Amino acid sequence: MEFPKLPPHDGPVLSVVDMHTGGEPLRVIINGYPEVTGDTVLAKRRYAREHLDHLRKVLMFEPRGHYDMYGALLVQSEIAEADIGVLFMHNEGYSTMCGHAVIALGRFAVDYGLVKSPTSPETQINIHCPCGLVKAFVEYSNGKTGAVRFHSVPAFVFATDVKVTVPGFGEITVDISYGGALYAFVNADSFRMDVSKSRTRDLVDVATAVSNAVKSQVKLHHPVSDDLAFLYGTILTDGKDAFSDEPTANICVFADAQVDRSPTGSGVTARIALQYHKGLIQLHQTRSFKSGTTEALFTGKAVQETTCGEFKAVVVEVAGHAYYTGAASFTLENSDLLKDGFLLR
Ligand SMILES: O=C(O)[C@H]1NCC[C@@H]1O
Repeated sequence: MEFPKLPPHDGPVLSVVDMHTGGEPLRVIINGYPEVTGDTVLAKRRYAREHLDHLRKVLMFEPRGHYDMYGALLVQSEIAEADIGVLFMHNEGYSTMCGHAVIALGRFAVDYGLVKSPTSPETQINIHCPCGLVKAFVEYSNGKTGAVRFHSVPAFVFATDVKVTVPGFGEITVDISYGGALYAFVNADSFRMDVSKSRTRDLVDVATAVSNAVKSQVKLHHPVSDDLAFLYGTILTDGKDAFSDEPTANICVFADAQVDRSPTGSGVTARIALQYHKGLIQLHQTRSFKSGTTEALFTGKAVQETTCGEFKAVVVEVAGHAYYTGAASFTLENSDLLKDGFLLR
C-alpha cells in the first residue's frame, strides 16, 4: 500500500512539520494555506485574523490540535534583509513574537533548504516576525543543525510597580515589560504559590486573573505600532531576579489561558530587559531560565543597549534547543460536524 495514502476528504490538504522547543509545540505549516495578502508582515497578520481564521482553528484546535497548540505560517517579508517572514498562531489568535518558535524555525529553515548556503559552525537566518526582524544563529556542522540563539527586537520596560486589583487577591504589584510582546511579571509568592511546585491549573487561574486585571486597568502603548500594544500574557516567576549562576524559574500563561511549556523566549527577553533596567544583570552576563512546567532551560543575556521610541531598551540574546516530532497532512470532510475544530477547557 502506498503510504501515507490520503483518506477521503473535501477541500485543501494542510501539510505540517511538528516540532517542540522545551516541550512547547510548534506546528510549522508547509502547504495548503491560501496566499496571505498585505504589504507588511503586520498587515498579513491582520489579513489572517480577518480572512483565514477558520484555518487556524482547523490546525490548532481539536481534533487535530489541542488547547495549548502553537503554529507558525511562513509568509513573504517586505524587508530585504529577511530570509523568511512568519505569522504565529495560538488558541486565541496571532501573536507578535515567539521565541520558542524562532528557535525551532531556525533549525527548520536550514534543514528544509530555506537558506541557500548554510555555513559552519553557525548559519544566520533573519526571521521577520510581526514585531520586527529577529536574527537567529543556528549551529550547523557536518550537515546537522543544533542549538539556536537569536537576537530579538529591542526589549524595554513599559512600567514597574504597577498596582492592579485582582479579584480574590486584592491589590497586586506587577512589572510590565516588552520582548516582542508585552507581559506582566509577578512573583508567584504574591499568591503564596510556587512556579515549579504548585498545580499548573492553579497557576493558570492566577496568571489569567492578573492578565485580565492589567488589560482592564492599564493603558498600554507601543512606540512602533498599535498592533503591538496589547498584553499577551502574565509570567509568574520565582522572584530570583538578582544575577546568579542558578537558573530562575517562570511560567508563562498567554493568549486564552494557554500555558507555555518552554521558558518562553519572548518572556525571557522581556524579563532580562526588566532585570537590566533594575540593575540586577549586566551586559553579557548569561542567565539560565527554567520552565516551571517541564524544567526545560533557555539561556539569555543582554548584549547591547539601544532604544525603542522613547524607551531605553536592550537587545537580548536567547538560546535553546528544538526537536522534530513528526510530519502530517491534515484533511477534513464536509459532513463532519466537528470539522472546523473545537476546544475543551
Ligand atoms: O517562546 C515564546 O516566546 C512563546 N512561546 C509561547 C508563548 C510565546 O509566544
